[in-house]
Amino acid sequence: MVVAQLGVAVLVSHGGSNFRALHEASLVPGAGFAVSFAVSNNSGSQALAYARERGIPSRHLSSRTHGSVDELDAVLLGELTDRGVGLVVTAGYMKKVGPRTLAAYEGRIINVHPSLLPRHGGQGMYGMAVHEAVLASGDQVTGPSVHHVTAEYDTGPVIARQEVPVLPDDTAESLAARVLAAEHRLLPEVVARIARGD
Ligand SMILES: Nc1nc2c(c(=O)[nH]1)N[C@@H](CN(C=O)c1ccc(C(=O)N[C@@H](CCC(=O)O)C(=O)O)cc1)CN2
Ligand SMILES: NCC(=O)N[C@@H]1O[C@H](COP(=O)([O-])[O-])[C@@H](O)[C@H]1O
Repeated sequence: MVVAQLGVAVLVSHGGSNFRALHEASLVPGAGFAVSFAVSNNSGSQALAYARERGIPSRHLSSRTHGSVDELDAVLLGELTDRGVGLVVTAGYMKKVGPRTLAAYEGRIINVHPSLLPRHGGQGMYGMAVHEAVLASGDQVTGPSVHHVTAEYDTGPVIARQEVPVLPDDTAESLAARVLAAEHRLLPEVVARIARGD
């Protein structure tokens, strides 16, 4: 019996290590999902290069390809629906997902954020800024969160979190590396659970 696989689209801006981790997890027999489409707002992103190398359909969609965020939103939604995407994952995607896509994929767009939401989220909270904020706050624990994507940055219901320690000699870079390694475990676990219907 052929079991339908969940088609997953990943939106990425830069390195794409979470995208790679998700793709690798999808190749495990019985994963239940396939990374079927990649979108980046950065034509030079390593994520798009990886997608091309692995034969994953991909597209550069940004303010350079489309004049308005509204048009970008409509084009992205068209691509997702034409490809039968069942779940959208933003992973290191630095732009806001627009209202059309949010409405059509309500409950089916998730994001990985590098802190224990609701702490250290929101506008401006991306990349190293998040880890710098954690260190500045004196938090003894941090870690990634996977949450539903809603209109405002990082305010959607949290699906899962993974705590990692903040060590006394941590720098933002050492903390980022520890959190990123936890993301590479957490995000594929959450997507596999969604694919199973858990
Ligand atoms: N509608 C939504 N879109 C996105 C969400 C979300 O929760 N709702 N999450 C982000 C990912 N993210 C944190 O996990 C995030 C990304 C970027 C920013 C941010 O402040 N961006 C800057 C622009 C940065 C740039 O252009 O490089 C900004 O908007 O001023 C905050 C949080 C993915 N999309
Ligand atoms: N608020 C958004 C944000 O900061 N996202 C973070 O960007 C990094 C992307 O790495 P990757 O491109 O190697 O997956 C990840 O740490 C992700 O949590």
